[in-house]
Amino acid sequence: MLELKNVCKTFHAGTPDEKKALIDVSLKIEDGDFVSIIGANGAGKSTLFNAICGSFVLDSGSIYLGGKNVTMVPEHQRARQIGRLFQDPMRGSAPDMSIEENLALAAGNGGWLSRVSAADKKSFRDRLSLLGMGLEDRMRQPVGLLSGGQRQALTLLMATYHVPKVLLLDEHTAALDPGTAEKVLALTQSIVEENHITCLMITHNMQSALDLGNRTLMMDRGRVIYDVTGEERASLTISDLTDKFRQLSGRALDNDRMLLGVAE
Ligand SMILES: Nc1ncnc2c1ncn2[C@@H]1O[C@H](COP(=O)(O)OP(=O)(O)OP(=O)(O)O)[C@@H](O)[C@H]1O
Repeated sequence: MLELKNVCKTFHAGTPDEKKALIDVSLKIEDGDFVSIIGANGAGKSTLFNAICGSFVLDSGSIYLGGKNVTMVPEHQRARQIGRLFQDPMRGSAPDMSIEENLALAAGNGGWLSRVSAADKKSFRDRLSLLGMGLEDRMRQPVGLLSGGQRQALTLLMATYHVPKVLLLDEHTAALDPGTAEKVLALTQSIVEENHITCLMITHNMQSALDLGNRTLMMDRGRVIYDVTGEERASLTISDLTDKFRQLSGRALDNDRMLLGVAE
């Protein structure tokens, strides 16, 4: 479904600020894979997502989506096939538009309710009720009135309204309180599994990284240093992950939020 071949990206090349953000990254993500991604601060995790979305031109390497080489396809065209959620719940939906207008945007009706069929409206209501947040009874309210968790759940629904070729979750629960984060993660898991969505999720929560999905990648200094699936992954603990990091990178893990998560 998604393949990266020898992808390299250096920011500010040839200057004192030079930063090699992705170094020869090759990855093959199968259809229906749910991959969690962890790593040190500045490891290149968000840059990996930006590369997949086409936010910049690669220095070298290529990216295939659904078997098609999209390396030179501009970001706005790739966006139709890629769903993305960010840490900030305020991104991804339009605050001044109502819940149903936002869903009309996601459905491809340009946000125009006059273009939304009765069947689509019923589908909006049905999908909202699956979130278990009562949003199906607030469809005419502006999205700006929703809480962070409600807004992130709505954004998840919008990003998956038409099943994307790949769903990219960039620490999408990190700004939520622990209870809400758990709820949004559970929703994520059910939506991804029910729709058989190919998904990559960056998280600083090592337990979530192990609990969700079928594969975990660990990144450090622009490289994927550990890629684990199957029985080996099933038997891993958080402490195994921090040990692995030390062993493979030659230093201690420096992701403050990941370490805080361990201490909690
Ligand atoms: N547009 C950019 N211009 C210059 N440098 C950048 C740019 N984007 C990322 N970088 C640098 O590339 C490196 C990787 O950044 P990235 O945001 O991908 O890390 P990350 O793994 O997501 O980190 P974190 O967990 O801290 O969010 C960092 O050193 C960052 O400062």
